[in-house]
Amino acid sequence: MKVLKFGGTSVGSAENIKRVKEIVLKQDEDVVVVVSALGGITDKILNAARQASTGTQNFHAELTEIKRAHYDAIETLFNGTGSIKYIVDELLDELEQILTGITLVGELTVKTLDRIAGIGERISSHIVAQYIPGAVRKDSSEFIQTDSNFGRAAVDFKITNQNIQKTFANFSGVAVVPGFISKNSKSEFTTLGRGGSDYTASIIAAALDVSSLEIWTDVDGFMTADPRVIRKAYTIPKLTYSEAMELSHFGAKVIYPPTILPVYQKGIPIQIKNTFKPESEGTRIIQTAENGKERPIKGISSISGITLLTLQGIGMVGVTGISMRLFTALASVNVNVILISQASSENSISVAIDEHALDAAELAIREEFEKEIASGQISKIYAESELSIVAIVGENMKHTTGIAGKLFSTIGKNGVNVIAIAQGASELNISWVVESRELRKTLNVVHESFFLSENVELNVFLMGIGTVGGNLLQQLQMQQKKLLEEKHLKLKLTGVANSKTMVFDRDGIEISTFKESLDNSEKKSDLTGFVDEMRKMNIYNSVFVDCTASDKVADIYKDILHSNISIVAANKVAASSSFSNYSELKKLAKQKGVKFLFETNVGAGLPIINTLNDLVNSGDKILKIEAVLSGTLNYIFNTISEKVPLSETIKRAKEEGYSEPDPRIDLSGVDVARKILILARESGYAVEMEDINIKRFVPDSFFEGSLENFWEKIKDLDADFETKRKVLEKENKKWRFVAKYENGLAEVELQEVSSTHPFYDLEGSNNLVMYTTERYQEFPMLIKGYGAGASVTAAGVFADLIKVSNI
Ligand SMILES: NC(=O)C1=CN([C@@H]2O[C@H](COP(=O)(O)OP(=O)(O)OC[C@H]3O[C@@H](n4cnc5c(N)ncnc54)[C@H](OP(=O)(O)O)[C@@H]3O)[C@@H](O)[C@H]2O)C=CC1
Ligand SMILES: N[C@@H](CC=O)C(=O)O
Repeated sequence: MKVLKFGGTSVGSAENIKRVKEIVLKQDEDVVVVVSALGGITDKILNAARQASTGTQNFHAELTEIKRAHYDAIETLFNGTGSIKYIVDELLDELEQILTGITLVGELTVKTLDRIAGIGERISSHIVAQYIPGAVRKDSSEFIQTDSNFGRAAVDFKITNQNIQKTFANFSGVAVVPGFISKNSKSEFTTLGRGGSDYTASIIAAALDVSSLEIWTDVDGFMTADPRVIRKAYTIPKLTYSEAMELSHFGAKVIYPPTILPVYQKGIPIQIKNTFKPESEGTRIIQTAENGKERPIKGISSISGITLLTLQGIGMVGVTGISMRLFTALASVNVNVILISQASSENSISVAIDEHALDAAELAIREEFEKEIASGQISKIYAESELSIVAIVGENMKHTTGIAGKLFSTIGKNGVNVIAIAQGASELNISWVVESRELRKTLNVVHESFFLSENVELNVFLMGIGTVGGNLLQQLQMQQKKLLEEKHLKLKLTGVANSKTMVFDRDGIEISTFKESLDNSEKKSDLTGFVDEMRKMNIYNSVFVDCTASDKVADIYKDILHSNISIVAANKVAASSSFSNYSELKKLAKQKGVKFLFETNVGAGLPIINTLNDLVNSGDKILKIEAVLSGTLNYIFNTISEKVPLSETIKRAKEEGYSEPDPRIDLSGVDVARKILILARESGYAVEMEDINIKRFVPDSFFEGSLENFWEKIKDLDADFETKRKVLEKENKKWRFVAKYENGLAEVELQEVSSTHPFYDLEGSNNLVMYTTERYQEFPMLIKGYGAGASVTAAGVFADLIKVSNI
């Protein structure tokens, strides 16, 4: 024999009751079918009763709906014919009479409430019993006997078990039973608490020692997390009773927690099944974790609307009985303690309770500890609200070290503050309290790291889709599949903007069509809005990529880092801003456990900053840096000829993607000054931009006015440069724009180098850096290669992204 329980949604309409019939008739053994009231009916009955208790006739609106739901169902299922109509009428009349009675006395007792609360189950069980051919109805209120604790009565198992065994002795076929209802020894109606139909089923299953208890509901089973929050949550195929109990207690509303105990004691498996997807496997709840190789964590659940009440005072240290008095005080006002956290110093004790219970709880505690508060032994009683409890549950945690370490380091790295922690010695559950606004992120982070850990996900928010940003997206698109397959890194473009519009999608923006998405977007580009969107999405492992040249974008870095989002910058403005800002950004990133990377700020894709960091971190000291750091200028001086004048070389550098969006930044030496400044800083020297001696080779007047003016005016220099170039050529020399840092002095200037100079042969847009260090003195370290250009720079940004992902 089996017990099948169908919840309110499963019997919520005539259509659904037809499904129930199909499921029941497919069973190949005798079954007891326990049914809830039609979906929403119990709530309506309770509402109607509350309205009646105000002494008005307002309950009639609810009553009409209750009647309509039942009449609609029987009309469809029985074509409005048969004895069912009389039975339903009779029960609905009973309900109406009691509601009228409540109106007259203007009072609603828990006893009266229990008298009517189960009418929905009484009606639904009649409907289902009549609809399933051959089924008989058996009334659970006739065999489940309880005490008189109306609203949540305690079962007298001795009498109940005997009654059930007697009722079902020699029974075969299909019995339909109303859930939730029971009676006390005086034959007065009682109820088993909301969700009590599951409990009814479990009580019957245990009394009859059946082969299994099936709970048919509207979800596939226990999920690894709440699927409304975690889209990738999936059904857990197997749980132990203890795991199911913990998950239910911490918010997974799949099964009414008391249900587990009766069947657990008999070792009867519980199968959770979806009435609307009977083919789904569901969740099987059994005695022990059968396979030690299962994941240590089975599920994550959470409860919101939590207040943490803390009792604090040095007078509590070493004093026995404080906890006992605290919990007794809370119990005296029926406050349920959901989580307890106490420091071993005993200086404080915190309890998590439902936020609605705060006033009652605080009053009870203040009364209980009145003397200690007056004497100062207890210095503070305070409440923190708008909190949530999150719990990870799994029996195998106790066999696995490092779970708590991994858990809290993952949460911390993603910027979520843990307010209180509790772990029972059974190691079945680790629970912690966070602010409710951090709940979604917490669940995502934990789910990702414990359930989907085969893949690391990196959420990319890209600002700037020009030469560098556009190329980066092409590279991301090309590498996405390979990185996922080979490195288990899932790169997702979650936000993108140019100066006009922006687009966000937490599921990932399709890279091949990002331009269309931006063109069609109604979201105007706005820096504060961009940061807000990133924050609002509240997703873990996020990185902001700056491929603009904008100082305004650099100004939002602090906000971004404060939100625990890493930054990868091709933009050099922040790293070359004031030393205090540069240091603060680096410090902030460290504090927040995120990264602030800007390798491409110097030498594009060349490993110039990383190498410098490695040298310094391994104890070397940078004595001198000499370098050619401008791809644009090197290209210009390698391209200029009798046929290609200066103005044309600048134009070509821009077209080749070497120059800054505004090439005057290159021509003025500012770009190179920024780079040597960054290198000096990364070498450990506190240098400011003003400390750098920039010797311009183009007169200042050429940098005044608009960019259009510049393009016009620059031609005036062509003749002069050609004259100088001819002289240079004759002397077999070349122009190189050189940056140097030594002994606290930095300068950038145009030099004429002879053929013996290491910079002489530097081709195209190449860069060359020479580090003279304590270890590399006689023969400095050289790094050479393309120093500008879309693809190499984008590749450098990409490499920084990979570093952020820590794969
Ligand atoms: N080119 C190279 O070789 C190297 C470049 N870099 C750096 O890379 C950065 C990008 O250069 P590059 O790609 O050539 O520049 P582009 O001018 O080609 O692209 C700049 C992008 O930034 C966008 N943008 C500008 N301001 C804003 C804003 N306020 N909000 C949102 N988006 C904005 C622009 O949008 P819109 O198109 O709408 O104007 C554009 O998409 C620069 O900082 C440069 O120094 C670093 C190393 C090498
Ligand atoms: N404009 C820069 C680009 C790289 O930083 C250059 O020309 O070097």
